[in-house]
Order: sequence, then structure tokens, then C-alpha cells
Amino acid sequence: MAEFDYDLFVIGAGSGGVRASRIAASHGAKVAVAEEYRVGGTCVIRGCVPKKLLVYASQFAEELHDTAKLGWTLGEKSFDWAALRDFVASDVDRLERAYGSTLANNKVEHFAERATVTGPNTVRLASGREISAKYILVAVGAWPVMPDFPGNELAITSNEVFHLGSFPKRVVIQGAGYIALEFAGIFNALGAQVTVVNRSDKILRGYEEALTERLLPIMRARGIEFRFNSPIESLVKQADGSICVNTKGFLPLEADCVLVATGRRPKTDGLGLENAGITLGASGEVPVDDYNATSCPSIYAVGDVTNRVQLTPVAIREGHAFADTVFGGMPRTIAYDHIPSAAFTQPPIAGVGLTEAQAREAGYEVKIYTSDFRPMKNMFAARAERGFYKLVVDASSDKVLGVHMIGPDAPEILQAVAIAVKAGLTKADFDATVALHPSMAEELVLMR
Ligand SMILES: Cc1cc2nc3c(=O)[nH]c(=O)nc-3n(C[C@H](O)[C@H](O)[C@H](O)COP(=O)(O)OP(=O)(O)OC[C@H]3O[C@@H](n4cnc5c(N)ncnc54)[C@H](O)[C@@H]3O)c2cc1C
Ligand SMILES: NC(=O)c1ccc[n+]([C@@H]2O[C@H](COP(=O)([O-])OP(=O)(O)OC[C@H]3O[C@@H](n4cnc5c(N)ncnc54)[C@H](O)[C@@H]3O)[C@@H](O)[C@H]2O)c1
Repeated sequence: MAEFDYDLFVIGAGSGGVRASRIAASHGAKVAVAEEYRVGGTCVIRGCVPKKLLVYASQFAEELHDTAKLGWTLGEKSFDWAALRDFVASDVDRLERAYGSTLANNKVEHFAERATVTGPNTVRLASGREISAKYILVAVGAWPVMPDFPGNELAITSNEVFHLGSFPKRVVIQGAGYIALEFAGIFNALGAQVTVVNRSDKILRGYEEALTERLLPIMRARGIEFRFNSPIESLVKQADGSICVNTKGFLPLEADCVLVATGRRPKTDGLGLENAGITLGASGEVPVDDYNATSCPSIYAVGDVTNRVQLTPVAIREGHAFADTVFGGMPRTIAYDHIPSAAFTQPPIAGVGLTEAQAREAGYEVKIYTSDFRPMKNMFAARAERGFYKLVVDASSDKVLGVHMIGPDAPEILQAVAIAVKAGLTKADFDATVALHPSMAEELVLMR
């Protein structure tokens, strides 16, 4: 009889957990995964994918407006939130089925229930069943943080925002990170009056400041109000059903929807890791080494729960590297130094490598190249918004240390140029590349 029920028991069927399960099974392991909500996890069910669909949908407001200038005559335009919401939900259902099939096709057993850790090699399912495994992978992701203020039960998080019963005319969003600013763009473009309230005066911390300084006035010009150094103090339900939002130092606001987007904390409460001798970090994260190993030799962790970089492609890579290391005989770590990222704001911003400030702090003598241009698309539409690209170059080696951009399609362009930065190409290599004209991306090889 086998010593354990499974070679691998994965807790959480999200980006990291599904990839790890599939690859471990392909290496010949007997694998099971427990998922307490829906297969696919945050990215597929209530994150990147439905968010991106809302971004696409909302951008049509601008595109439809622009068509008139380009000779098109359209009928009367109207927007139906329920139709968009239900379409997005049906696409999420489709993807959930696809992820379920991936597990089944790879012979990964799926338990549709919560699991907790009871020891170094044992888990307990919500149904009470005890299961043993040679290895346990913790891939439980993170959960929205809700700051403590009176009336916070009236606010929603990104978990609920995809399911709103009706389209809110007035939206207050707390936070100025990814989720806050992406949804500010979505609601604004779809016609809501949007106010962003933040505890500091920084937006999208970690991005190149030249980009965020460009983004802020554009968002304001598009009609989004910002209240800085002004976190929510309280929310009060009014007789007409609206919410009175009291923020520090300003007059109260009225809102139909208050979205709080103040970060995501590893979802380890009640997970039982202490039963395996694992001590959580200050933010509830599971501490791991470069190989995703915890202090307990039979337990590993990947993805948001480790609080390294909360991005889907990173969780997927960590899950894959774990499976190759433990079941494929190919010990692998992943590199965290050239992770491209984008905020799908309107316009979007994207970056890879070091910002100017980070490069200087790391001791580089840098050369900076910039391009400040008006995209052709905006020219046609008589929109004043300008794009901005910035290259951070090491003066001594000529290596491009970072590329940062704001403007239409910036994430699409950035993914391609990230290969060049990852490969360690020099500014001279960029200069030697012939421009592709007319495009916005050609600015990358024309900066002198
Ligand atoms: C609104 C939003 C937009 C985002 N947009 C982007 C984006 O554009 N690009 C990007 O790269 N990233 C984006 N992210 C981040 C991305 O979704 C996460 O980094 C990614 O999903 C992390 O993967 P994971 O496997 O660590 O966790 P998750 O995908 O969260 O999976 C964890 C799974 O574990 C399950 N679970 C938790 N506890 C238990 C338990 N005890 N038992 C059983 N199951 C359990 C959960 O239900 C969940 O399904 C976004 C996130 C949000 C919230
Ligand atoms: N496009 C993308 O790749 C994308 C999109 C959405 C989310 N994500 C991932 O999900 C994570 C979570 O997103 P997020 O927007 O919630 O977090 P975030 O870390 O991007 O932003 C958090 C914001 O909340 C503010 N804040 C934090 N604590 C607060 C408090 N107690 N009171 C008031 N304000 C507070 C911060 O100042 C910041 O502006 C991101 O860090 C990112 O890794 C990525």
C-alpha cells in the first residue's frame, strides 16, 4: 500500500496551483487539488480576465465617439451594464470549464471544497475527510484588505465589483494602486462620476514617476476627481439608499457605490500552517526560499500567498518551477529582476526593469532618453493627450536598464521590448534597429 494518498496535494486552484498540478502530474505524480470557490482563481474568476473585458468594453465609448471624425455615421448609442456584466460572467464560466478540463485531462483529482493543513503531510477537507500527501503546495492566493472605519460594511471590494445589480452613477474609489485606477478608468469611460480618494498623494507606487505624473492630469482631464491625503473616515447609509462618504479634510461626498482597493493580503487565516510548524510573516505571508520551500520540508508555497510579486505570470512560473524542481528532477528558481508589468488605466502605463530612481539608488550612472509625442490616434480624434516613453540606460555599459511607457497599447508594446531588456541589449542595439513606420512603438528606436 502507498505510504500517502497522493504525491502532491495542492490547496488552491488558481494561477499557481493549476500550473503546478498540471506539470507535477505530467512528471508522473499522483495529484489532487482542493478549491473552495471556483477553479481558475482570482485572475480568471474575479481579476485580470473579467477586468480586462471591462476595460475593452469601456474603451468603446471613446472609439465610438472618434468614428464620427473618420466618416462613420452610427445610430443612437446606449450602454447596458447588465448586458456587459452578464457577458463577462458567461466568459468567466467558459474559462472556469476550460481550467476544470485541464485538471481532468491531466488526471488531477479536484475536490470542490476548502482544505486546511493539519500536519506536515496531512490536510483536512471541509467535509471532514483527512488526506495524506508526500508534499503539500499552498497556493491559496490573497484577499482584499478592508481598512477599519465606521460603515465599511457598505463598501465593496474587487470581489463584488463584477456583479453590481445596476450601474452606479456616482462611484467613490479608495486607493490609488492598480485596482483603484483601473476601475476608475472603467467607470469613468462607462459614464459614472468617479472620485478617487487616497491616503497619500502618490499613485501607482513603484512605477516610473514620469509616467504617473503624465497619467494623473490625463485622468483628471477625463473627469475623474482625486482627493489626496484624504482616506475614508466613515460611510453612512442615507434614506434614499445612497452612501455619504466622509473623507479626511474634505466635504462629504454622495455615492451609489464605494469600492475599496487598498491591497491584497495572503489568505492564510485559519489555514492551519502552524500545525506543520510554519510561522507566517508580518503580512500573513508564507515565507519561502528561492525554490518555494517553506521551513517544513514537505510543504511549499507559490503565488500571492508568498507576497513576493502579486502577478499572474509570476504565480504561474513559480508553480511550474516548483513542479519541475520537486517532481521533474530539474531544480529551478525564477528571476524576479525583469518582470514586465502594466496598469490597464486609460491610457495604460507599462514598464520593465529599473526606473530612473531605482537605477540611481542602485549606484548606476544613468543616461535618460525620452520621447514625448502625440499618438496618431489622438491626433485624428483631436485629443490633446500625449504619450511618453522613457529609456533608462547604464552610462558605462550602454545597457538598457529599464523601459517605461504611457500611451495607447503600451502593455502590448512593452511585452515585446521586455525581451530586449531581459536579453541585456544596449542603447546602440536599439538605435541599430530600423523603425517600423508609422507606429507608436517606433519611438523606442528613435530616441537620441
Ligand atoms: C481585480 C484584480 C485584477 C488583477 N489584474 C491583474 C492583471 O491584469 N495582471 C496580473 O498579472 N495580475 C492581476 N491580478 C493579480 C492576479 O490575479 C494574482 O496575482 C493571481 O491570481 C495570483 O495567483 P495565485 O495562484 O497565487 O492565487 P489565486 O489565483 O488567487 O488562487 C488561489 C485560489 O485558492 C483558493 N483557496 C484559498 N484558500 C483555500 C483553501 N483553504 N482551500 C481551498 N482553496 C482555497 C481561492 O479560492 C483561489 O481560487 C489582479 C487581481 C485582481 C484582484
Ligand atoms: N494590471 C495588473 O497587473 C494588476 C491589476 C490589479 C491588481 N494587481 C495586483 O493585485 C494587487 C492588489 O491590487 P491593489 O490595487 O488592491 O493594491 P496596490 O498595492 O496596487 O494599491 C493599494 C493602494 O491602497 C492604498 N492603501 C493601502 N493601505 C491603505 C489603508 N489602510 N488605507 C487607505 N489606503 C490604503 C495604497 O496607498 C495604494 O494606493 C496589486 O499589488 C497587484 O500586484 C495587478
